Amino acid sequence: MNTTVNMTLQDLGYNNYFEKLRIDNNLKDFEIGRVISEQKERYIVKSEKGEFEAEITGNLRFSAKSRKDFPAVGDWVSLIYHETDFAVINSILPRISTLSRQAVNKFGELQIIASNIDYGLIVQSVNRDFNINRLERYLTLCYTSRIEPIIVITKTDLTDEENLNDLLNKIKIRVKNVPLIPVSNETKEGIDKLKKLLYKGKTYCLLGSSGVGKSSLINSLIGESRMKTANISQSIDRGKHVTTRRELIPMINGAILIDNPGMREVGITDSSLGIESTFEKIYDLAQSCKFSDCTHTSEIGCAVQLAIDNGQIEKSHFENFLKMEREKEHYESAVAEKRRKDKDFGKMIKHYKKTKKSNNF
Ligand SMILES: Nc1nc2c(ncn2[C@@H]2O[C@H](COP(=O)(O)OP(=O)(O)OP(=O)(O)O)[C@@H](O)[C@H]2O)c(=O)[nH]1
Ligand SMILES: [Zn+2]
Repeated sequence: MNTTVNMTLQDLGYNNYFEKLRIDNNLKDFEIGRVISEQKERYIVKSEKGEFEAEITGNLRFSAKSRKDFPAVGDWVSLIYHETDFAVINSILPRISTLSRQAVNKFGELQIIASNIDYGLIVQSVNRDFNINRLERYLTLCYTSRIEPIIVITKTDLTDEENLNDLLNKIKIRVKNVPLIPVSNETKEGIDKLKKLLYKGKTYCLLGSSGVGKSSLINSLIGESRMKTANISQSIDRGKHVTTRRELIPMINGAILIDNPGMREVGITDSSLGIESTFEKIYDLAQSCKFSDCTHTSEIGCAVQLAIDNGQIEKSHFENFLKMEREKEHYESAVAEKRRKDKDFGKMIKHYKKTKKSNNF
């Protein structure tokens, strides 16, 4: 057990909502902790008593139907303490949001990368990485995951004011109702504005391609808690040292950041749903199309095409919408196919058992 950093559950993001879940799920007699890192089914859980290495109960493992039934970083779990530095995870509280991706080599099956995230900082830099289509993909991923997006544009020191305003306007035309914060990790310009969006007890994650400045941004945002983070003593894995890094990082204002390797690899190919929120304008317009099954490509009386023609929406916005819709359909049919196969397999097993019985093997 680690006593160097004493945090309350609230410091870790716990609130009345989760407390109610705990009571509703008959977990009053258990300790509660939050998973702060995961590596091959070994977890580090933090509770008011410190940090614990943890494993899941056999029961939890046997009842798990897929990857998503295993704990993920960010999960609130009920615990039984076994030794001073070891605990067993008894159950997972229902998640308020999940960031998932396609499980490796298992098309149609999801793997949860992190859970219970409130805000997603979508990071793009002013230079090479800047790409509005990609930005819309990350937005879609956030909406799908029930994570509230905040757009952060980094490296503003590498451009001039005119270019920056140009770029910000491009975003504003296509993206509505999402905070948009330009920052520089070099000059620290804009960082204070971003800090104002860090709320106590809320959990954040960073989304963005490699090299856009996510690590630098973390350094800009952990402030004084940086020392504390670095000082967390290594936990001891029943005799051997584990050097698992903590993936739940305290930031300034009492906000919490989840930054795990899996998240950094979240391909933007994974966003499948949530398109409605990102492309709300198109959905709204589509209500006025002459045909209810309008594909907005060549039909007469298409309100979407009309809006493109008169400049009300950008053609590139619409094209991105079509592309993401196609991906969504592709993904959904893969999931349906997997379900059908699983069902067939189930039937086969059932049939086999039945024949076995009737034949008295
Ligand atoms: N000029 C300038 N350079 C920056 C800024 N932010 C980050 N950089 C530089 O950009 C490079 C990449 O930054 P990182 O913070 O490592 O990027 P990252 O997104 O964490 O990258 P991954 O770890 O690969 O995901 C580094 O050389 C940083 O020094 C900025 O605001 N201005
Ligand atoms: Zn139409």
